[in-house]
Amino acid sequence: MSKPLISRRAAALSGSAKVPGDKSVSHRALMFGALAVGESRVEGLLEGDDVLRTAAAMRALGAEVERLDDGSWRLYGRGVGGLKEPEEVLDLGNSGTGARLMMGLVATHPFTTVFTGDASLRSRPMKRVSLPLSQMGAQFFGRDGGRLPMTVVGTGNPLPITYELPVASAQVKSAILLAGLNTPGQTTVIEREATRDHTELMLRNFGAQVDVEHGDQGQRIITVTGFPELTGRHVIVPADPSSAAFPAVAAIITPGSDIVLTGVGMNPLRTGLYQTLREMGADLAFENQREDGGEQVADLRVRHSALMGVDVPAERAPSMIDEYPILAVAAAFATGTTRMFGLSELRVKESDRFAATLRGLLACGVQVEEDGDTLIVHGSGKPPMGGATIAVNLDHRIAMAFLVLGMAAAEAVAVDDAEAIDTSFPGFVQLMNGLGAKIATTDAIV
Ligand SMILES: O=C(O)C1=C[C@@H](OP(=O)(O)O)[C@@H](O)[C@H](O)C1
Ligand SMILES: C=C(OP(=O)(O)O)C(=O)O
Repeated sequence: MSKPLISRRAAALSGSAKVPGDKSVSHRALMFGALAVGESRVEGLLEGDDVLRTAAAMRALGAEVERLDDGSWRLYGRGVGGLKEPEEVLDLGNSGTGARLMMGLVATHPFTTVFTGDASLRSRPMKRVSLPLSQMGAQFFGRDGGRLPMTVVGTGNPLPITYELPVASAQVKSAILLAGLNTPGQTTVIEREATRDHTELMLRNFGAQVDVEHGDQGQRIITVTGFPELTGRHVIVPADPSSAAFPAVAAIITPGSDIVLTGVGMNPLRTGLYQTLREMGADLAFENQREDGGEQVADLRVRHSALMGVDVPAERAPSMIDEYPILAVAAAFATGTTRMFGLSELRVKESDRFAATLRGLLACGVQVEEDGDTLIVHGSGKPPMGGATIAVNLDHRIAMAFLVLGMAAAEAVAVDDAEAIDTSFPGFVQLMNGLGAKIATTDAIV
């Protein structure tokens, strides 16, 4: 059963809200807790479908994982190298992060794991992880040259590798580093462009040796030393900056708005969208900046603002890779042209986000162009027409981006199936409506 939603023009947004916990940090907290000796506690875990599937998978791999009455999560891990063969197929749902990081985890355990996922995940490329992990000794048997369902036969005699990432991907980096935990010696990943470093930060916090050096061309050279003793930790998950992006842009484009989003993670490798919005002229303030559980956080005050088109350089893409659909929506309300360079990775997300963003904006009356991996949005300075129904194709970020567009477009915007929003942002509709949005269920096709 699909779940269509419609977003009608809203009046000024106001109030304060906390978006759910960071998805990247939540996956890692569960995985590292499952590898650590002793008890880990996780506060603020994202209870979205992607992360709940990681929790179930950690149980299937032998860890004790439990939600306590106060909403925190408690884990008792198995120790590095101590995971057990799962008796059932691991179904990671819609989650690329879950699937790819877990392939790294099991690659250096001497047992067999079968992975699957929903239609979106089954279409996504896995060779980017199976290739380096095969070099470490694991075997991969996937459909159609490397897609799920996929069987991973882990190795009991792993070899450490040094691997230069061919694409900027924190998932690939993390998969290799996690495989390196149960591998003798030193496993090294070299990245030309820095990607989110939650794995490095949190692994260190759990007791692993993770060294980061910089190469002469600015590369990051990350080395993990095998067989660390990881011990249980208390993790506080910050609010997800990728989720905060939706109410933030909603406030920027909706006249008269003034909202605060509390406790948002401000890891500098995640904040490219906010830098870009500021360059466009958005009134954004980072208030009450502090450190919470090892990650930087701030309260984000966002007011309605007139935006100007800008160029967004390719180098910035890793720090805002999930935010391009919502940035493109902001650009549709700007005056002038916004050019977003280096978006090839958008084509292999939950859906082809490059195509979905382009098609959706065109359907809403926005002038938009494609030039190779560059997406070009021409803003007229006036609200776009809207008045379209957007096909979500199991992509939460496409659903949320176009519902935000509907809040300030001339006519309402609908999405054909909003179910996928629960993968990363459970409670999205309630939170947005609490700030003043008018998002409702509908049968109507706009
Ligand atoms: O490591 C992570 O937690 C993530 C990395 C990114 O994917 P890539 O590694 O494919 O760029 C991002 O798109 C995803 O939402 C989460
Ligand atoms: C790309 C995303 O997630 P994943 O790769 O984990 O499915 C996302 O959340 O936008």
